[in-house]
Amino acid sequence: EMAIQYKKEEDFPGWYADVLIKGQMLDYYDVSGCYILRPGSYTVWQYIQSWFDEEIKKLGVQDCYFPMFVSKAKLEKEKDHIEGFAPEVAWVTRAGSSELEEHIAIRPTSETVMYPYYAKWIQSHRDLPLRLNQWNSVVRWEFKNPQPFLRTREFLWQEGHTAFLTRQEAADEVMEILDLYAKVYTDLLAVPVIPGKKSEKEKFAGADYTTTVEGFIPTTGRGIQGGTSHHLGQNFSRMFDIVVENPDRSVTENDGKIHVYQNSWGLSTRTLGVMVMVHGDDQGLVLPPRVALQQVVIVPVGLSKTEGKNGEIYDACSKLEKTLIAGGIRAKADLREGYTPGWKFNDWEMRGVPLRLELGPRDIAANSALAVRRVDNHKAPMPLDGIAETVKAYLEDVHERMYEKAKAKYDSCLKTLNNWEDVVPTLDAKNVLVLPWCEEEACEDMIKEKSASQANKGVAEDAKAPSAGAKSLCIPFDQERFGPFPDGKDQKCIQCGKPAKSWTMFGRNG
Ligand SMILES: O=C(C[C@H]1NCCC[C@H]1O)Cn1cnc2c(c1=O)CCCC2
Ligand SMILES: [Mg+2]
Repeated sequence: EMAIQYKKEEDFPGWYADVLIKGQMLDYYDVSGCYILRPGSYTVWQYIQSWFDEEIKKLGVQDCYFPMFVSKAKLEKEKDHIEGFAPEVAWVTRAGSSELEEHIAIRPTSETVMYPYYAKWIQSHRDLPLRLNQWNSVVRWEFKNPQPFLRTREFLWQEGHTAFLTRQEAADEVMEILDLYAKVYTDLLAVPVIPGKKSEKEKFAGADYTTTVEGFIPTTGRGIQGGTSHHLGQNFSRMFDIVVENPDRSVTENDGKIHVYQNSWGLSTRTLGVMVMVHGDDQGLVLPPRVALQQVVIVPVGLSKTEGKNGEIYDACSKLEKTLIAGGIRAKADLREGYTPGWKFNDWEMRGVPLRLELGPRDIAANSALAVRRVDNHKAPMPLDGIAETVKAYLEDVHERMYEKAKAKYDSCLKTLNNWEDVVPTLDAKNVLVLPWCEEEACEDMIKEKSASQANKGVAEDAKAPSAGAKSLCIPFDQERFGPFPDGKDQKCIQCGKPAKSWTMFGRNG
């Protein structure tokens, strides 16, 4: 079948899988939870990688590579950090026909791999800051049903691990990195995100605090964690004994030693899933121009049936392709024989190419091409004179339109509430809640529990939605956007009635 067989709003999982396969983003693999990244998706990851890597290098971060294997002893170094996750760790137990004496874990993340070497390499405060990043893949043997890009047993990511002399330097870097994550989404993927802080309950257990960029999937009304930047305080430096002499020799506390202050930060191929889910439509992928493998496809039209009569049109298409490529545009003329223009339109629409230029005898005579915009199917003639510059500006406009469209949708689904009656209906209407919250975990738990039970009110036992409860997504840094608490006075926590500490986003989680 050539067309997308599912409607996005009717069968989202079916639509998502169909769009990824027919958009040639990935293919299935016989090991459950693993997928093949085809050029259409892998090149998006490469654009993210090259942009982000250039930015962190400006900050002084250096790339490196540690082994993917972790000894049992090393992995289990800090019980509490790992025990919650132990079921997800994959192990190598045999090589060929011989059983391994010591079972070896495959990294699920690299703290326990890297930090013993931080302890070894950091001797003096002059060795600080140490700021290393890895581009690699990690393995987490999750048992919840896999989802391409969003929950896979192996995924590509970058993991940054930095160490500083002072907490302030670390705190500053946490936010610098989070800002880069936000830009990956807004500037490369045209996806709006909200930066904020995770609650104590939702943060990474090994961190002092976790910051996040929260995305939103309108079709499900669910939030999605886009990337996290953690301040680890001295939690890991105490565990791994990463200490330096206090440069201030007069300080005797902690016998003049300082455990370094650390951060870790990660962004994964989950970015690709969010991009597809936010922008895709019932014709298939809609790719943001800045990361699209093909930005423009040129399709010859008005061809004569008899072979050999179309040389002039094909030549014009090839010439246009060369002109655009010379102008720095990723363009391709689709001169494949034996496929109708309509077939080609559909194929490139499924693959999400941002701009199609149709070129036929009438266009050539008018020295123009018909420009068809993928995001909204807008059509208009585009003069061939100066076309490379025209297309460049046009693609920038496409990016802005895609971002603004997604941002308007996200904003329209952020509902500021301060009375309980509206909570479940608003969640059921596929929105994210912005609630006044006292920041006590007990209330966070009650909000999740009550919103789950009421969402299942009157629902048959076997049909109850297990995850219908609203969990806290983040405490947005920008509190002002949600306005002063509604009645001007101190707003009450929606759950306990005590004074609220912040507006907090609560939602069902993707
Ligand atoms: O990975 C992190 C923390 C940190 N790791 C480095 C990148 C940033 C940040 O994600 C949290 N975490 C999540 N998931 C797992 C682990 C884990 O530590 C360890 C065991 C397997 C599953
Ligand atoms: Mg996990």
